[in-house]
Amino acid sequence: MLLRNTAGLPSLRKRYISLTIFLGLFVASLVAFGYFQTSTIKNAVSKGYEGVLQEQANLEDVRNHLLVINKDINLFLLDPQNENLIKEIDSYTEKSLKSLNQLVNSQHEYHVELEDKVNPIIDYFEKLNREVKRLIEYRLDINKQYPAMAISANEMEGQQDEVNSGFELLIMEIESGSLELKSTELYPLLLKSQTLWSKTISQSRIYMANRLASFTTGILEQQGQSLADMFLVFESNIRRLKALYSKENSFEGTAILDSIQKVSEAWFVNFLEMRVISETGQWRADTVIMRNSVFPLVNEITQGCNDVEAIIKREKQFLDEELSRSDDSFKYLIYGIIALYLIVISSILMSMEWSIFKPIERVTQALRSRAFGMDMPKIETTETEEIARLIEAFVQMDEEVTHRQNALEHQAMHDHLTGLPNRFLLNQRIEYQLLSAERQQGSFVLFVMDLDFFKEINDTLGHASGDKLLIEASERIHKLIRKSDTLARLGGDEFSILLPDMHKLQAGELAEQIIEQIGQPFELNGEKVNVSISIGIVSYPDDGLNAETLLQYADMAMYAAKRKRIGYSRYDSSENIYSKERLTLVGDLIDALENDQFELHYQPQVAAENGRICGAEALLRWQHKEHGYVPPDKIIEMAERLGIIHKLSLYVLRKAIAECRRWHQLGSDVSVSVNLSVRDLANEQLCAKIREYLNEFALDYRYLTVEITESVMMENLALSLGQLKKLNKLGINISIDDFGTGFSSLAYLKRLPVNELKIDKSFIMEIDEDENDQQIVSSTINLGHSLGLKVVAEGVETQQVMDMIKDFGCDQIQGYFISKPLPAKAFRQLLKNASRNVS
Ligand SMILES: Nc1nc2c(ncn2[C@@H]2O[C@@H]3COP(=O)(O)O[C@H]4[C@@H](O)[C@H](n5cnc6c(=O)[nH]c(N)nc65)O[C@@H]4COP(=O)(O)O[C@H]3[C@H]2O)c(=O)[nH]1
Repeated sequence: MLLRNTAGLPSLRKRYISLTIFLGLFVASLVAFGYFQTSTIKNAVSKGYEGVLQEQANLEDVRNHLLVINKDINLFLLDPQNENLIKEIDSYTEKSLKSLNQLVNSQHEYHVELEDKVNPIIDYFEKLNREVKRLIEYRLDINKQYPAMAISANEMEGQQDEVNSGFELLIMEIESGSLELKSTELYPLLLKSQTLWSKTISQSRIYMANRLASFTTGILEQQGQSLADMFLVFESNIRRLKALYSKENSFEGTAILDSIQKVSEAWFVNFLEMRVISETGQWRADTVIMRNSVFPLVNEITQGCNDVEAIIKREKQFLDEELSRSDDSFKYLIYGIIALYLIVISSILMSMEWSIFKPIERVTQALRSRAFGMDMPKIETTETEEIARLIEAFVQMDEEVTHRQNALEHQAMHDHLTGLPNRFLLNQRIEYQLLSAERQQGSFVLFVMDLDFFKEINDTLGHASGDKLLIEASERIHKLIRKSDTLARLGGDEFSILLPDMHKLQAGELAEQIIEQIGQPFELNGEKVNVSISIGIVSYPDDGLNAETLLQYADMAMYAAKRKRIGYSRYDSSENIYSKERLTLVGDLIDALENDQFELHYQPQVAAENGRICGAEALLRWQHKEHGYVPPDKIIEMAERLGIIHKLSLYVLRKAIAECRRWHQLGSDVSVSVNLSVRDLANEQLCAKIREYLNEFALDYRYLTVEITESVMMENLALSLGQLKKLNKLGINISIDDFGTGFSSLAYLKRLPVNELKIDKSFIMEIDEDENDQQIVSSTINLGHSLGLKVVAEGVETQQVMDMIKDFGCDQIQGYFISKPLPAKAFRQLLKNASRNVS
């Protein structure tokens, strides 16, 4: 039994609800915290991203603007008159400065050290702006643009002219004859010097032209050097001329030469300066500005932009890292939650293992033991209230189920009315006996029994009386059997007894005892009722080797006993409708009917008052070529089963009517009785056919009597009644055959259209020895007469019986004492003899 301990046990459900709430809150707060943190960081990072993107855009603008400015400066150098370029440079410079100022003022959280890098760029841009303005100014002013040319134009041109004028004055003085030359060398030298000066000037112009034509500095240097050489020669010529003029009486010759020397030397200095400008890359001012200012500034700005870009990239990288850090944090938080969840789940599982699964496993094992029919082992539990309650419920259920199972098993195996084993249990016991008998080479006997006319008792006295009869009958039988025997109720009024270790031959004694005991009157509903029983007996192994066959054969034997009214009958394989012999009979029966192989024997009936033959019962005879005589009731049974009973009965009717007509032709006023099966009453053509035969053989209706067995008629009353009424209406006599074996009540008899009662021979044959039969027969005769019926006694075998029957007032007598059934010819002879005796 279960040991229960619920004191102070916490509820498992409450425990898990609390744990679930706690866990739920904890996990929810963790997730909320993680989500809040991550989203804050993500917001900031996304703002940072926006700022960084704006910075990138600004920087890109600056770069693009710088490219445009650079391009415009170059275009301007080629096309200085294009004012649009200047405007565009101004505009883009302004835009760049604006973008740069935006960069400086960028306020986002991740903005770092950008200011330090952007401010110099702004300075560079402002410087660049100034330099560009200067460039424009120089480019638009030719003198500033080309300084060498300015020297040439502004200084050297005048000096050249001055020198030329000097020479012209000196030559003119000589050629005008104002000066009488002492030296012959002077004038040619003067002319030569003038020419040399001209050449030098030309050379300087070629130099300038070459410079303008952008000749390489190598050529310029050669030309410059050549001009310098020429000027040295010129200088030496001037010095020689001065020496020569010092000896001449020239008015201004020496002074002019001094001037020429001085101006030419100044010219040469200018030339040298021009050379320096031309050959040292200072030829164009714009180039200088570009090289010295613009390009460096553009480079500085480009470099500055690169630096800024690097910072922005760093900012972006920082933001990426920040974002990834926040993602990582959230990821770790989720990992943490999962880990926590796993820990909690494992804890719950372990807890459930301890508090639920193990106790349930113990309960399961206990139930399994129970399922295998073992006792429920002790289940101790200290775990939880629910488990304790569960186990308690299981124990209760087990008790309930066991109780119900026992009841159901008993119900399933026993008959509820008598308490006897039922067919199912009987079958089990037969199976057991079969095994046991087979093992021990033993034998056993099986009875199948049926109370005769139980249905009628039930219908007449009511079901309560029927039940009482069944209970009492079963008790009477039970007292006669051994403890080892099994008395079972198969259903209705059918019983069976299994008799282990018994042979068929020994069983007769028990059957007789049962018949005798059941034959004792039963007290039902205040009335004494006589009941009989029919018993079929089979034995193992003689009659069958399995339960089904044995029961089936016992049943057949029982019906044979009932049919023959012999109380009990041992199974006879020749009566088995399914035996081989029986099957050949069935085939031959059909042939016999087709080929008119049946015969009718006629048993005379004599009038009790004078002993004259007044009728005869037609009885079917069939002599089988192999099996010999086949009893009529067996033929009828086979014909019924084969469905040819209608045909056979009409065959008998026609033959009997024809024979009766012959009797009449012989002068005997004798009627004929024909037995009809109950199934014939269902033949709709019966009346028409009888009428047809009677007409055919011109026999009056009153000479035909149809006999219908009482028990069969009673069992099928509804069916019988209509047909009997029709026959009766025709004027045909109707006789209740085997009267007394059925259970006709007076009330029924009144309703039936019958003319005759034929008392069954079982009451007649031993009437001289059995007072009971005497009483039955005498009261039946009285009853018949009181209903206006003719009463016939059959089975009269002796003189004593004959006398007794006559005394009781019976109308007609039939029996071996008068005559056995005779072939038609013999019967005719009997009739002839009888009429002869009378006459
Ligand atoms: N021990 C003894 N027996 C006597 C005596 N007097 C007559 N019997 C026998 O009792 C039976 C009387 O016929 P049942 O009661 O109608 O009983 C008949 C009847 O129910 C049935 N039967 C016979 N012929 C026909 C038939 O053509 N049609 C139908 N449906 N049934 C028939 O077969 C049953 C048996 O017929 P049977 O063997 O011919 O047996 C006949 C007859 O031979 C006697 O003094 N002592």
